[in-house]
Amino acid sequence: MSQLLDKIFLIFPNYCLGMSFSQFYQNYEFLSFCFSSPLSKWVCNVYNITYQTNYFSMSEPGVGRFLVALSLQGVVYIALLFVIELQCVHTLRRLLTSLGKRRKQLPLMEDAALLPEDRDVAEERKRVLECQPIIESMVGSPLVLQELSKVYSSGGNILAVDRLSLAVGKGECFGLLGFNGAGKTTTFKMLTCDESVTSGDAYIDGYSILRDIKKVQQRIGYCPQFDALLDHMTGRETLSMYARLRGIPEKYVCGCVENVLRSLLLEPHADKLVRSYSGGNKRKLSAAIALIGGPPVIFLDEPSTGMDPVARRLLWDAVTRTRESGKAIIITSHSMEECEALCTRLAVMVNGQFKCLGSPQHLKSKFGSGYTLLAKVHIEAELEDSDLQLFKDFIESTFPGSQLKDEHQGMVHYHLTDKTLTWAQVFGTLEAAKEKYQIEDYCVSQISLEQVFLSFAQFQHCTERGRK
Ligand SMILES: Nc1ncnc2c1ncn2[C@@H]1O[C@H](COP(=O)(O)OP(=O)(O)OP(=O)(O)O)[C@@H](O)[C@H]1O
Repeated sequence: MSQLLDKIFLIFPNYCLGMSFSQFYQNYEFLSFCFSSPLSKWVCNVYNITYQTNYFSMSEPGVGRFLVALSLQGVVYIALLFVIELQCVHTLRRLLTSLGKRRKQLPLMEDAALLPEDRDVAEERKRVLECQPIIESMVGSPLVLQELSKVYSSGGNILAVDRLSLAVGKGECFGLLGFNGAGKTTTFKMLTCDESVTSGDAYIDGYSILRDIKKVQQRIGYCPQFDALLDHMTGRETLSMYARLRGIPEKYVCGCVENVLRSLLLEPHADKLVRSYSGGNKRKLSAAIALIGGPPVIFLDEPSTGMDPVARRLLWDAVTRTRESGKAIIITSHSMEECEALCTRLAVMVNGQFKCLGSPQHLKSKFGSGYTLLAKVHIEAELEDSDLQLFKDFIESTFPGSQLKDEHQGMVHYHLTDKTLTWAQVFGTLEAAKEKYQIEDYCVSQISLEQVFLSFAQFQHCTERGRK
């Protein structure tokens, strides 16, 4: 048994090293003893004590076989290190699994392809499919997605991202809006090479996320949805480390870190351990990591979640400055206010597909025609219903097609759908009716981005089953 284990353990470097020292010393002691006197030589013969005059002999207690094993291990383990570092196994596994899965996944994507597509989304797709990503990156679009798709196979096939095509230019902040589970984080994970791609490709600064993973990772800043920070480092140490990883020359690291700390109001916490940070401060640090060193493409996954209003505005300023310096930024957020403040273009994602795409103003004009009217009518306690009913009849007859969205304690919320109405007509009518219907206060505004977003809610529920 011990002889068998001795052979098996030869694959462990620490065993070989330990045994080499032990056997070498043992052999030295036996040699010294057996050659010390005729009596000791006789004892060695009687008790069959084996020793080797050549310390490096392959037989026991020579250390030759351990040295040979150690040399072989050196070659094998270095080869293994290269295989791991170059992600050969990952690539091989991806190739094998994609071959196996493709047959199952294609029908799922073909079914989804039957749905009609928004004109702006179709135009973007056409533009992207006709372009050469490498040339496109030189002329000003550091991020190009070409028919990027992801199907999760665990727990049944789920089409999480469905053939996204998009080009994001330098100095552009692109917003990915979507309901929970729409596929935003999966898109980010594929673009940062954290998740495998089922089909399609994406290019960052002209490098493919499938073939040039290392080059892609050198060119991106990523603020993940859940903070991935090292608890035992301070904020300043963390930022210095990322600054060095991004290749900032040593003499500029300190200044660069100070700037980011100051811009996000993290200075008072800079020398505290990350594990003692509050949730909001951890978020600030994650966003700071993504922004430091100004990589050409920056991904921010719900960066302002948990931040107080002051911190949120500081983050917006930092993101805007970074965008204006010519970087491409992709952001996801559930705050419409944030999207309006930051995004030059945005898309609403439903079940892995873009349902609309364009600037915030374009989307509001396209999907939110008409006006929002909020009015507060003074009502007497006993005449509550009749007072309000008179006002509602007036609105519905004056602005045909108006839709009552909400009604509460004399407060009414209408969507005036008539596209031909002008601001002057709406204000004129309400001013004239103010006294007659005892309107205490009213507000007329353009349709908000939130209302545009909500108008896609029906698609999310209709097609949820179709994803599986
Ligand atoms: N590892 C996984 N295995 C299987 N399915 C997954 C996995 N990760 C995500 N999904 C599924 O993929 C779909 C998209 O998920 P994703 O996390 O990308 O959505 P999201 O838009 O980022 O949502 P949220 O706004 O809640 O962050 C969901 O249906 C989700 O259940």
